[in-house]
Amino acid sequence: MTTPADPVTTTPAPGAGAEKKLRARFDPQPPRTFAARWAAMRNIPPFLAMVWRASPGLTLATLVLRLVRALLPVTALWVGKLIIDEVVRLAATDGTPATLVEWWHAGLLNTLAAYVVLEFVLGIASDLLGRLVTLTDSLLAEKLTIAMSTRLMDHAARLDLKDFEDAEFQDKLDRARRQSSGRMPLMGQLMGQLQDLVTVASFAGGLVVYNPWLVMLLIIALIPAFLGEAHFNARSYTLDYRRTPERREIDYVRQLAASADTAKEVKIFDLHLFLRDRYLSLSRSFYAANRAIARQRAAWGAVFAAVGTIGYYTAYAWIIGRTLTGTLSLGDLTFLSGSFLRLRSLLEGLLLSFSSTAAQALYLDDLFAFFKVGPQIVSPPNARQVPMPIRTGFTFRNVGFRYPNSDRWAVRNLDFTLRAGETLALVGENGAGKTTLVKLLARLYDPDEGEILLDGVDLREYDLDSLRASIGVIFQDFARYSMTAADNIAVGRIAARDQMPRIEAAASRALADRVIERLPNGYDQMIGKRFASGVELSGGEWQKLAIARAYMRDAQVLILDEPTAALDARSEFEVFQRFNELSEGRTAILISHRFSSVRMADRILVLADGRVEAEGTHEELLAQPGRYRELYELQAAGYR
Ligand SMILES: Nc1ncnc2c1ncn2[C@@H]1O[C@H](COP(=O)(O)OP(=O)(O)OP(=O)(O)O)[C@@H](O)[C@H]1O
Repeated sequence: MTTPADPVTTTPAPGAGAEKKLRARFDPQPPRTFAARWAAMRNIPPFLAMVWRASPGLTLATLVLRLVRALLPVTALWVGKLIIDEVVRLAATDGTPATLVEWWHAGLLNTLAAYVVLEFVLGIASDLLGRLVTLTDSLLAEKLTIAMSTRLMDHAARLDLKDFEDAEFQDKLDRARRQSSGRMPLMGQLMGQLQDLVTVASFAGGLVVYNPWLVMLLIIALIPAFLGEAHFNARSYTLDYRRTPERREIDYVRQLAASADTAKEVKIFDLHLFLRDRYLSLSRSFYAANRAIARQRAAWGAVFAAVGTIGYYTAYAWIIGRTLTGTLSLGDLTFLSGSFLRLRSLLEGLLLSFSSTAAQALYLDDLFAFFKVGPQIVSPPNARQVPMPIRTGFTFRNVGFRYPNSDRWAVRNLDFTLRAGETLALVGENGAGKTTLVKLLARLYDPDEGEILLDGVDLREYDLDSLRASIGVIFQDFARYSMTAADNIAVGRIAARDQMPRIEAAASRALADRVIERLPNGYDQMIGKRFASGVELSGGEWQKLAIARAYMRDAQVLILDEPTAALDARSEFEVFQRFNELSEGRTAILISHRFSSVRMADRILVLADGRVEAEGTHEELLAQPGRYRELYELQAAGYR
């Protein structure tokens, strides 16, 4: 079959709305209004629920410990007041003995001694509780990090490949990833706030008994500082949010400049200074923006702190006046001024930490927003299982697909059948759409136009897990896992990780056994240079391991998407010959630029500009003028 190879069109696809939807799912706008920023506090209850789920026991322990600890300061201060009043009373008593020993024997010191012992016990208890709180908090934080990270990994695994190729999604993922480990201070902060609130209530209760206005004065004096902090926190967040793409670029450039993967090219091309300059220019603009906010925050912070100090000294003057006029005792003076001082710093800390909590809650928005993004490629309800064996095969009917955020059709008007049991080779120049076709077949993407049928039924009606289990694909950009040789093969069917004979058989089919024989620790050898004792492989050796993954699977449909490019001519020939033998009776696709391999297939599709330009056997295609013959002759000429 031949179709005219007209240029790929740039007309908008009917699926263009999908892109808009995709953007809407990611909502790249930070919350703008003050109210919207505070609305982020709604994230606190689900966050606390996550803390609770991470470890109910530790959460309960830290809450109880903090509650007890919260009441200690006011108790200690009150006991201090009692001690002073008792000392003043004793000092003013007439006819007391001359020495302390006589005081003691006369029983005059009993009350005072009891107070002092109590104060001592309270001091020890506070210290002990403080340490216990630190311990439970740190254990809880670790449990929470583990719980959040696994949830993040689980969720990411459910999402579509399309999502991972979208820059905005990557920003969101980046922010979410940072949140999963970066929000630990929030937990301690929330618990601390709860504790401080109880302490504040206890101090305020004491003060209210003497004069309610004292507490009001304090609160009013602290409000400007609170609003100021809230404002600057929100500005920092907005800056951070808007700059996620740049921050990712900074991270990327920093990694490029100092990573094992790129070290070779950085040296050969002398990229160091280029990367360093790029890093510096990006981080300088960050620094300038952060400095502007930090300076304003410091200046306004000083003004607001002064307001708070004025409030404090006004109240202090009142207390001193009342003591001089005799309305308050010396013990009262100590208790009130102590309460006042503590209350001021507590309230100040609390209000500031409330505003920082609101800021952190904004960051949580990112985490929860990420969790809300759902996959679009899913199994339908009552999904069908893939037939065993597949009877007729896969039929592409007028299939068109564009990658997200791209105007170009990667494939369009794609019409062909992959018959059950045949080996089909795909050939075509770079960018012709070969890999895209395979991704559509494995439902890594759904077509924007047309449909793909499996045994006459739309692929979307099948159970996704059953479909993926039926297909074994090795892509040209297969992953290189820094794991053992055995695990690098076992990833093809991770459930069979413990079945060594199966791993060895897969290795031998892919010619990987010869690679593994030469490794110092054989199948247990750590591969890659990332970890100690790792051994690096050549490009072709890596490919043999990757191909073995396909044989681990025992899938009905086998697809090799050019993973042999780095193999030497003999290895590639052997690999494909084995592939041909092993795919006997199975449905298989192989993509290669080498005609010596391609010619082994039962049928060959020639792709150009995202559509099928010609199809036939090697001999049939050579017999007619066209791209296949042209490419074949170009390659053959190269060998003459
Ligand atoms: N993830 C992607 N996002 C956007 N566009 C893509 C993506 N992958 C491929 N494309 C585009 O889709 C078109 C088809 O690419 P595809 O990878 O299917 O080609 P191919 O025939 O496999 O090429 P090659 O021989 O170089 O492997 C190309 O124009 C490419 O630029």
